[in-house]
Amino acid sequence: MAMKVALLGCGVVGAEVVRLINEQSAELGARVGAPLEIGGVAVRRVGGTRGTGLDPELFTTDAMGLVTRPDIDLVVEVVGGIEPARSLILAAVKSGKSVVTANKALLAEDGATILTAAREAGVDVYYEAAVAGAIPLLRPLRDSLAGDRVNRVLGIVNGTTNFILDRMDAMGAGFAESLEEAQSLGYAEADPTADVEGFDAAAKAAILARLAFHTQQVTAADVHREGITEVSAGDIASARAMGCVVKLLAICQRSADGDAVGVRVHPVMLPREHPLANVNEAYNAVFVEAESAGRLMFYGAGAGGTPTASAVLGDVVAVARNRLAATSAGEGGDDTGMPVHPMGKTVTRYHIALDVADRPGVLARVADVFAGNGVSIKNVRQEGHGEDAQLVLVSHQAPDAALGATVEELRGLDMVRSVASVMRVEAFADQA
Ligand SMILES: NC(=O)c1ccc[n+]([C@@H]2O[C@H](COP(=O)([O-])OP(=O)(O)OC[C@H]3O[C@@H](n4cnc5c(N)ncnc54)[C@H](O)[C@@H]3O)[C@@H](O)[C@H]2O)c1
Ligand SMILES: N[C@@H](CCO)C(=O)O
Ligand code: NA
Repeated sequence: MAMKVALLGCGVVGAEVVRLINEQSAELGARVGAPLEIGGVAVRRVGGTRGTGLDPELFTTDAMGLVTRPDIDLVVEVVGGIEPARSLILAAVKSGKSVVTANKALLAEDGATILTAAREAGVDVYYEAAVAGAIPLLRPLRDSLAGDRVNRVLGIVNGTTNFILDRMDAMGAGFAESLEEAQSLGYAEADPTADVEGFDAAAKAAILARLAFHTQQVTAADVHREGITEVSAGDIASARAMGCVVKLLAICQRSADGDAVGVRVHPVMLPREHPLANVNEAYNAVFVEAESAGRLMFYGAGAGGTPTASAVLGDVVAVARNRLAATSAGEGGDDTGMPVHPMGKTVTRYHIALDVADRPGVLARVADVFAGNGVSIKNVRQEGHGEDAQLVLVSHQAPDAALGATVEELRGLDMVRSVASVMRVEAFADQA
């Protein structure tokens, strides 16, 4: 008996899913153990076959009718957004179908509801394509690392922002022109705010935190988020002077007492010897630090129709196999309830460049402000002199709230003409 797949959405990713199923149908059938067949495609408007070569009769605007049709075994959701995707996935699950989705926004906002419904119905919801596109990452975190204790996940999970920062660093390009280039190459969202303000990366960070730390308590709204719109050529130059590169990272980190997870997205200065510093253009990479496995890195294409469809099809084969074996992953049943650690208490490290008046006592006064906030200075250097002097300080690790308060107090000093650059610095976990 064939496994019948219902496809919801036939856009960039959906059209590639159809093409790959058509092209590889014999191999996919052999891998699943039963032929894989497209039973229907839900679209917004019928008419034509969108170049898929499918029978026009397979297209319908009745997505709800399609997902609940008795002959459908698996549903692939590549519509995106919260509604109607959520209602369609829940209806599919409640009628006993397994689901594959690429929908990071939905999984980040309401993953717990969806996974609970899937467990109750004894079906699967797989979503490898939702984070870092083609890169096998979520199932390795969920399955291969199930025997380990993850301490930290650092990821470049948005291709558009990585492309922009890389262009600014490598070619001295400006922000606006780099964004335009990313848009013309098709990496950016239609409204690039989701990329450059970090919303896309924050959704992915929430999903990563849930899987890596076995907690259903993290949603996109819990993620501390700063985008890259404030990153200046001065920041990039400051990073370069320190042997660093600026990257937008999604960071999920176990708190010092081990009882909570901090989840954040913001630009960081990263030493050029860190493997993530060499992830250029629109590539994605996720660096995992686990107790027994040590350091792992997952690298590849994070976006694009064909790479994303590869991840979708991998999930289709996996859920189809489970279905034939009358089993399911039961994901999310391991909820430890681990809460999100507030950003202010998260331990970070700052790089601060101050335009100052070059006269006796300035450094002492600046050092006083650090000391008064309980922040220790790792190193300090002066660039230029006279009216053009700049003090560049790097702190030791401290609670983020104390570092933020230090910057605010420095801003108020009359010998500080301006705060030229403030950015958090990340390194390997054991390099405080
Ligand atoms: N494109 C990528 O590189 C990429 C990478 C990773 C994940 N994703 C995710 O994959 C999903 C799809 O992305 P995409 O790039 O293919 O988007 P897209 O906009 O190209 O395709 C979505 C399609 O769904 C259709 N649609 C909208 N509402 C519908 C409805 N109610 N019923 C049926 N069809 C409907 C739209 O007309 C459109 O053709 C999103 O969740 C996205 O976040 C995309
Ligand atoms: N706009 C996203 C697409 C993939 O999720 C990016 O730039 O990574
Ligand atoms: Na992936």
